[in-house]
Amino acid sequence: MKKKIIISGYGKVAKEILKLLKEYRVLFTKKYNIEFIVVAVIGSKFLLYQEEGIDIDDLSLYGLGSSSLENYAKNKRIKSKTLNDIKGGLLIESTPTDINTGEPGYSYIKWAIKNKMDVVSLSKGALVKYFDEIMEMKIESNSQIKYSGATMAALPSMDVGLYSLSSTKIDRIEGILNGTSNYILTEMYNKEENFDQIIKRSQEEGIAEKNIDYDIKGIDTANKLYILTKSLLTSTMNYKSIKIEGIENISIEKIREEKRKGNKIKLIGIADDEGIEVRPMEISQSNPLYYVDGKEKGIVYYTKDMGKIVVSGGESSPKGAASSAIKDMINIYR
Ligand SMILES: NC(=O)C1=CN([C@@H]2O[C@H](COP(=O)(O)OP(=O)(O)OC[C@H]3O[C@@H](n4cnc5c(N)ncnc54)[C@H](OP(=O)(O)O)[C@@H]3O)[C@@H](O)[C@H]2O)C=CC1
Ligand SMILES: N[C@@H](CC=O)C(=O)O
Repeated sequence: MKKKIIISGYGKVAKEILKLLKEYRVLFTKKYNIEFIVVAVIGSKFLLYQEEGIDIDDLSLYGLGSSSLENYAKNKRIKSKTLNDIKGGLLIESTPTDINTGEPGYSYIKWAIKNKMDVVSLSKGALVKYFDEIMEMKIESNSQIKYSGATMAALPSMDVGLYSLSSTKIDRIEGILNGTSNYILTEMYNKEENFDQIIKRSQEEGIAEKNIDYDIKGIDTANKLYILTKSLLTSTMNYKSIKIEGIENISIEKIREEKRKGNKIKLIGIADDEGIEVRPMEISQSNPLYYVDGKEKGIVYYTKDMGKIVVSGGESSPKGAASSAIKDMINIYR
């Protein structure tokens, strides 16, 4: 089965998606009988469209963003197209996250669903701002939408909650949901390194959000937990009621003091039917999240009938995020 893929946002994650699709092309055909053909990549200033499929090797010679799409197209004498030229397929939404407007992800997702396409979203803005509307739209259109990349990516949080815990009630979710802030806190704990130096490194490694405040001020944690809560819990809470505190005021002295007591400070998100809270917490060795370090993340589901389920690992990285998006694509069509 051939499946046309359209990607919005040609950045770090999108580039890894292309690489992985090429690397695993034969495996996916053999294992799932699915061949993904990337026919369009949409940038903010250029829309690259090739019905026969984009040459991934050639495109990888250029950098990231619209200018790379344009340079590739120039070389192949292709003109920029519009969304109206694209018919059918699956949209991978990987533009920057903006929770104030939900854009540009919201417009791309709406366009795809209206055109009866399926969607895999890595960006979180549209899901945070328009979750109910998007879910209604996809039912009307009979489209499928998956968003592992927006909910801890390489760490399987949605899949565990949605499939493995489908028969029980999830009473509470607790987790370390943001790799960048966990990396910062871990480096401060282990090396007593300066906050800004670690931030710089996480940006260079491509795991930080475009707006670093999202990582360090707890917003990315709140976003992921909100999307998980809307998907897995029965609460009807709204985003504005989330209490959010970040790690920007955590000092080396405070970390040292907790270390002496045998504790670690972690940025924890907690969700239950009462609401969501995000804040740095001192946790002891009896808490499974104590052992989640570096760029890794962890989630604990407290369920009514299956007890406590802990999932950890899946460190934040553009490649891990790319792989989680491809997993969603496979799980839609297998
Ligand atoms: N990096 C990571 O490890 C992870 C990221 N995510 C999420 O995935 C998304 C993408 O992340 P990442 O690849 O790191 O981000 P980048 O900033 O590297 O890439 C985003 C790209 O989107 C393009 N873009 C901006 N505005 C528009 C627009 N209006 N239309 C089309 N394209 C646009 C930009 O290029 P140009 O403007 O030149 O076209 C840019 O290159 C984010 O929402 C992030 O939250 C999720 C999990 C992990
Ligand atoms: N900035 C995020 C990346 C994915 O959502 C993180 O650090 O976990």
